[in-house]
Amino acid sequence: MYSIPSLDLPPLATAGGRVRLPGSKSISNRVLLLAALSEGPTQVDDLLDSDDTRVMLDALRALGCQIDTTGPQSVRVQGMGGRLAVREAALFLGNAGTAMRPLTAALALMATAQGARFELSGVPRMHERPIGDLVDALRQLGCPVQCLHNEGYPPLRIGDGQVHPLRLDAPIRVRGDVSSQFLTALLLALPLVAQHGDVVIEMATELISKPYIEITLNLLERFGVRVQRDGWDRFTIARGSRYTSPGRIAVEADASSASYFIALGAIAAPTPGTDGIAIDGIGLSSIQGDIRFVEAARLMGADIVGEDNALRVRRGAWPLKAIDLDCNHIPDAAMTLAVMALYADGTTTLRNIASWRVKETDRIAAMATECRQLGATVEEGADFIRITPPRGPAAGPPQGGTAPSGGSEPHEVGSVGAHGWRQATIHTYDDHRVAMCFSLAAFNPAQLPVRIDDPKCVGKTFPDYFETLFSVCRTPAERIPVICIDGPTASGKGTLAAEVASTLGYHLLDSGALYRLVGLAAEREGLSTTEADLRDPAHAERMGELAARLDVRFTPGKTWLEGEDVTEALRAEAAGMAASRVSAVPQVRAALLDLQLNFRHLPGLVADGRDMGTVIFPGAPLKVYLTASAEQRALRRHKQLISKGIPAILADLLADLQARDARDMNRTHAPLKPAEDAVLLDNSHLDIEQSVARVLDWWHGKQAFPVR
Ligand SMILES: Nc1ncnc2c1ncn2[C@@H]1O[C@H](COP(=O)(O)OP(=O)(O)O)[C@@H](O)[C@H]1O
Ligand SMILES: Nc1ccn([C@@H]2O[C@H](COP(=O)(O)OP(=O)(O)O)[C@@H](O)[C@H]2O)c(=O)n1
Repeated sequence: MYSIPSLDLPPLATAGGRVRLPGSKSISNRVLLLAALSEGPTQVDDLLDSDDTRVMLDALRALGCQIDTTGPQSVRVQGMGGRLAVREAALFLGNAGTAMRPLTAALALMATAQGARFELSGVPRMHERPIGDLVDALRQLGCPVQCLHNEGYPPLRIGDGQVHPLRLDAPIRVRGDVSSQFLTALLLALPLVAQHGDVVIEMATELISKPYIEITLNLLERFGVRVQRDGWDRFTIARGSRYTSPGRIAVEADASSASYFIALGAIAAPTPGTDGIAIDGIGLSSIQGDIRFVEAARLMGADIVGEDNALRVRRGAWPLKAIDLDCNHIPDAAMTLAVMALYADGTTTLRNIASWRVKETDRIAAMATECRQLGATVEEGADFIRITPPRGPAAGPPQGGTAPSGGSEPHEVGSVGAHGWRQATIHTYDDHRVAMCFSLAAFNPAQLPVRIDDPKCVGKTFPDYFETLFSVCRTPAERIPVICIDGPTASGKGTLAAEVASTLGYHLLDSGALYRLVGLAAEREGLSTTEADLRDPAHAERMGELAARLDVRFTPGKTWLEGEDVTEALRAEAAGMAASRVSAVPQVRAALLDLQLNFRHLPGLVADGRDMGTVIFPGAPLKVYLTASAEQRALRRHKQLISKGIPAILADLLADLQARDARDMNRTHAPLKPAEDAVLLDNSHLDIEQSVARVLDWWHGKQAFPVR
């Protein structure tokens, strides 16, 4: 997950490959609650691992439910059979509506019937999301429910510690026009108290988002409770209903999450050698309403082949076709249509989406504002949004090939690219779907990069969204930004590069490690690395061959040579000296070229070494030549070694370092020197934080993202 302030997406060109999506949020949280309410244990597989499911798991555990983790996406829930194990608890439910609503109903009924008291709260936005209709329905039933701040909104106090009779004889009336989760909550909760007679729910108003009710009814059935439905007005839970565990249940991949990859397949030209986007874990037999996004995407031109548990998407009509659609049946996935509309041949209208206004944020306002940032013309109403793409029809598909003005090239702030698109900073309003939707704007025909603020908000439902997106998107290498940090030993390149990379969410290339690896591998094979031997052409040739067949693997924080962890061995001063000698051999440098170029992956790279800016990435948009006085560098290295418990003599370090500088600067091939367009940074009198801030300032100065 990208836990950084903002993530810059380079302009993307093509997409293709297979994705496996995380489990459905709606199913995951319903299944967890049902498993906890059931008799007997339930093994839940393919569970979504996200903020909202964590909130539900924490709440259930706080209520005394035993839940064991049995795998990366699996838990075993020990059902409590509808009996409360804890009579008083304060539960924090973040911004998870799928936890707040059903827990409110289930706990209200149990607290009233069994005598208990709970407090349910969430983040400030949760306290602005209405729950009054559900509270009214629970009060009709005789449950003491108190709104602690504002009437109709969380936080709530549920129950008063006393047992009260429940009034279950008359039909329970609930409104269905604000959120279908109120009905879901009652449907999940009422089987707990249907021992003595049928329990009937009647809709007081038209029900929205009906497909979510279908998920609820489907899952109730999996847990042994069949609800009789009369149209969408009346639901009857039969007397004697009781939850029983199905034993094992697998969660489908999330259909709303699938919408981004369906849209991706429809928008992006296929990467050569691929057949568009294949999505596993969800297909046309899904029980999730958002699977009907497939129909909407087809209307816009997507070519989708569906199987029971998989989808394949290719670009069909291009530009996409503008549509006018009632989206009541796909409230969440419909947001993705708003971004597809940016690539359409006319104006798209999405109707009947009033519920967007009370979701994680006011989604109509958010989508309208951010589409406008990109250059679209947008009209919004109480329950619709109308989007005209930047300067009318988006002419011409985004292709591979070279960007006219290159993603890594700065654009003027506020500049308008081809086709009226603007380089935008997208606000995400702590709303995962806004962040995911607008990532698709990176395919804009103007080939402008897109900045996504607070990308970690995707953690609500899809923590690895951007990693998954990057795994199937391609763009020409020159559009992937590289920041080069070259300089002499112990100037702080490695430290600076790592910090800058982690702030920007970029990959890291420690090119020195590759030369160190060659030195180490040579030593292990008994191949001499003395300067005298390396002058022998046959020996240099052998060293080049060794470098070409280097069996190396990088994992976070570790380097492996032929399967062995050599992280520590590589940092030894002797390894640095050997690296300095072998790195002067042209055959070695040539052998390591492709390996280094292959580090240039989405969304960007920070490369540290001696010749990053001069030889390996000559077109990089930012090159820093980092230096400090030899004395300062020797002191830093001394401190570094001593702190690791490695004995070191300052005078020897200074002499070695000067010898290394001289060799690196005077060798014939790729000598250490600043690139002509490098910026010099002497950090003799700067601490690490100041050096990092300086480089980030230079980097941001090269971008043309508007400050909002
Ligand atoms: N700007 C700085 N000020 C003080 N110490 C620094 C600075 N940059 C790096 N260091 C320290 O100097 C040592 C060498 O830094 P390192 O990043 O390993 O250098 P290089 O990769 O250039 O050889 C480390 O202990 C690091 O913490
Ligand atoms: N791009 C690079 C990186 C390192 N090197 C060589 O590899 C040696 C070790 O590099 P390093 O970056 O790990 O060394 P330190 O600066 O960390 O001491 C350097 O002294 C250079 O001789 C190189 O020639 N080209």
